[in-house]
Amino acid sequence: MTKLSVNINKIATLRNSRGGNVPDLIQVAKDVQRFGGQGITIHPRPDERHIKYQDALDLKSVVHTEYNIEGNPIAKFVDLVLKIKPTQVTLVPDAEDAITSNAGWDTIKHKAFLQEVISEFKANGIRTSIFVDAVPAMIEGAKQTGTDRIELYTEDFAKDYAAGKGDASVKPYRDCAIVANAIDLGINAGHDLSLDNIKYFKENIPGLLEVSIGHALICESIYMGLDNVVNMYLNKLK
Ligand SMILES: CC(=O)[C@@H](O)[C@H](O)COP(=O)(O)O
Ligand SMILES: NCC(=O)COP(=O)(O)O
Repeated sequence: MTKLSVNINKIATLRNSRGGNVPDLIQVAKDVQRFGGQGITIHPRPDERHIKYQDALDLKSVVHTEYNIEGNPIAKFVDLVLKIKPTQVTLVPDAEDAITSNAGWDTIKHKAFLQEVISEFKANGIRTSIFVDAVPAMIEGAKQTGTDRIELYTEDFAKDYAAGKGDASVKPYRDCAIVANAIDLGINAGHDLSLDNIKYFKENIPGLLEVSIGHALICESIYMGLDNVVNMYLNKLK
């Protein structure tokens, strides 16, 4: 089974655009779970342009499914995650000024650093995942860091699938999933997944445990409603 974790960054972006509390991020997190969402993902960035550090703390008591916090493990982020102790932390090597995540870890170059932060999170009972490109050497490198899972960075898949490339769009990801399964690394995936591409991705990735989806899911909900859209994803992930 593949779990759906809904990334609510975009709800915070909309709220922040007016400075008040509409839409109410906490209520949306409650509603996503009531509608069947199996997790909540947030990706607080150092400039707090969408999720604020206080949001991350406030969500702790309302997320009764899986709470996944993503981000670059700078000191401020590590402190926040250790304070909250979510279900999972996903480490993403994004620059402070990145518009959105745009690369996976070089798990070979940053092995020692990743080993250090991952061991601290795991010692605190937090499952770890690291964001990686679909490159087999990076999956093997991830195993050496001690992480529980990887998150496959799916932007290239989404672009290639939309361009009609069919099997070529998913093949690098399937190859990496086969490697990950063989070395007992759990597999998550995310970035630019949508109602258009999720079923094809899921069907082609053996052992896909979880997807985190935000941008497309919130955009689709403008037309079709959040409850409806969450359930459309759940059907496609069965
Ligand atoms: C790691 C990943 O792909 C997502 O967390 C994405 O980075 C969402 O972040 P933004 O909402 O800031 O684009
Ligand atoms: N980890 C990926 C994520 O949380 C959502 O990415 P996107 O759907 O907003 O591209």
